[in-house]
Amino acid sequence: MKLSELMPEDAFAPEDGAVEVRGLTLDSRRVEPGFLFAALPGVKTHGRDFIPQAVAQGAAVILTDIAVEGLDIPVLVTDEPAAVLAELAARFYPRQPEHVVAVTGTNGKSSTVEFLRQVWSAAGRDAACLGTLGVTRGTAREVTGYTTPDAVALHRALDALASDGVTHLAMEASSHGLKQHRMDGVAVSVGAFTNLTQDHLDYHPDFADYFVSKELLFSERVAEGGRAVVNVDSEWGRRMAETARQRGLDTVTIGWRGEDLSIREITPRPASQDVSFAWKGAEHSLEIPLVGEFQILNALCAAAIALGDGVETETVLATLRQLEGVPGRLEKVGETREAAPVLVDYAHTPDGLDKLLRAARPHTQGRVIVVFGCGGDRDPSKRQKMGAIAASQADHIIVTDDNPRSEDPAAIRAAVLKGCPEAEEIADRSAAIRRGVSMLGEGDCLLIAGKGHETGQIVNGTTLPFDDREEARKALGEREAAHV
Ligand SMILES: CC(=O)N[C@H]1[C@@H](OP(=O)(O)OP(=O)(O)OC[C@H]2O[C@@H](n3ccc(=O)[nH]c3=O)[C@H](O)[C@@H]2O)O[C@H](CO)[C@@H](O)[C@@H]1O[C@H](C)C(=O)N[C@@H](C)C(=O)N[C@H](CCC(=O)O)C(=O)O
Ligand SMILES: Nc1ncnc2c1ncn2[C@@H]1O[C@H](COP(=O)(O)OP(=O)(O)OP(=O)(O)O)[C@@H](O)[C@H]1O
Ligand SMILES: N[C@H](CCC[C@H](N)C(=O)O)C(=O)O
Repeated sequence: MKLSELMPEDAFAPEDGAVEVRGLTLDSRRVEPGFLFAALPGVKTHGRDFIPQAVAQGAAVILTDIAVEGLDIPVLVTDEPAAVLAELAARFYPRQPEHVVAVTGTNGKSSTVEFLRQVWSAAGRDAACLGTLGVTRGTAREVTGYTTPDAVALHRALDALASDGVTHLAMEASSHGLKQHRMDGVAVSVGAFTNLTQDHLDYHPDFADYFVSKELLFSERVAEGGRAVVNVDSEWGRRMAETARQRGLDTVTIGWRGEDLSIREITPRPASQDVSFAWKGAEHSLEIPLVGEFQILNALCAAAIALGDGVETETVLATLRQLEGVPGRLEKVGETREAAPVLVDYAHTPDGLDKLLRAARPHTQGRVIVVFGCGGDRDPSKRQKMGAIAASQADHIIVTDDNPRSEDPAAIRAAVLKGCPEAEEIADRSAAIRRGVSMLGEGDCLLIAGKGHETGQIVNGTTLPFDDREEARKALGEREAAHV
């Protein structure tokens, strides 16, 4: 594409309009001949430090926020280069699924988009979802490594999906993604909100900034005339709904306190839950084959979005009755010969861990045993809180490592243990899981929290292969072999 096709005429010198742009990137390491390199300010450094590398690799245009002298290629300077990059990406990759739903909130985004994909697919829509688990269409999954990919990767993915016939996309909107303009230029027809509790205070200076970043979905990203589906059980949700109403969005409220979708009752059964709710005044009762109240909240959020899209009530209810779980979210990986279950979950926030431990209790006659740790280079103020939550909800705790990244793993565990001084400490996650499995008695339940679907342990910049589900199955196998 020529520069003149990508940008308004006054954004570049007239003689530069004919420059051919062959690709876009914000990472100098990915520059190829003819690419536009967006040198963006970052948390650790500024992309302008890498302009020489980008030029050496053949960059044709630079987009940044401060004038750069001495280059013989066009340099476009703007106060908001990340936002401009996203607009360029939307022009470079012009196709998007016609109906894009974006889900935000601290917890429940991946589950909600996956459930929505299942409902749409059952209704015959060509549907996909995009988020922490990657891009999922049917049974195919492509990993992106982000909850909300960078603007170029995101617009490229949307274009590829639309070109491939996908009409309905449910995507996750992270606070990082919203604040960093990764989603600018996406025509979002529905925004949804699950909940807001503590997370990411390593990146956001305070909780208010975290809230305002999520609020951008409703204040800016959902298109004019679009819809908002908001869980209003928390004060934060009620504020989101207010923002959406002020924008003039068609605002649907859901949850225990929801006006449009009101939950009446959720009753746990051994491997499912009985759920009653009202949608626009009509009462419905059904059994959903998932455990954990939070999974029902996510499933009903997906249901409210689909019902608002015009999917038949019967199709929505029929899908909920056969809903498939999400990888690494309360995923049962096996059980002992005494039928004590082992479940892997992605709880990595205080609220997530609290909800997880509460979810296990009604299904457990004996002890709830939990193995977990906290991530390095992530909100350190979560650690002690998660320890304290485990201490108050679990019967036995094993504190271990979870992606220490650049931090000292022992210091992370020590911070967690401040909240649960009685816990066992086993640094090696594999050994911690084996210990948890070895302890299981009749009626007990083992929860392995924090890594869910992840397939690696990140230590000092290296990702070592590691999968909680495989480790748990191995440990269960060893336990059974020892019984023979
Ligand atoms: C905190 C955060 O959002 N970090 C993202 C951010 O990095 P940064 O601000 O630290 O960038 P930087 O290292 O200072 O570099 C500044 C600029 O120079 C560029 N650069 C850097 C080095 C180089 O050699 N060449 C180069 O061009 C970078 O691409 C960047 O544009 O911009 C980078 C480029 O897009 C991202 O890769 C990086 O994601 C890091 C790896 C990350 O871990 N992000 C996580 C926290 C994240 O984004 N998570 C959210 C939310 C998850 C959730 O809700 O649970 C997600 O949406 O995935
Ligand atoms: N509605 C909810 N309320 C509270 N906790 C939840 C809820 N839904 C999920 N969780 C917890 O959060 C974990 C992650 O769930 P999920 O992946 O759906 O959320 P997410 O917002 O996509 O998080 P991430 O972007 O980090 O993957 C679950 O394994 C569970 O422990
Ligand atoms: N998307 C979250 C996931 C955290 C999962 C946990 N395993 C960790 O590494 O802290 C993050 O990057 O903060």
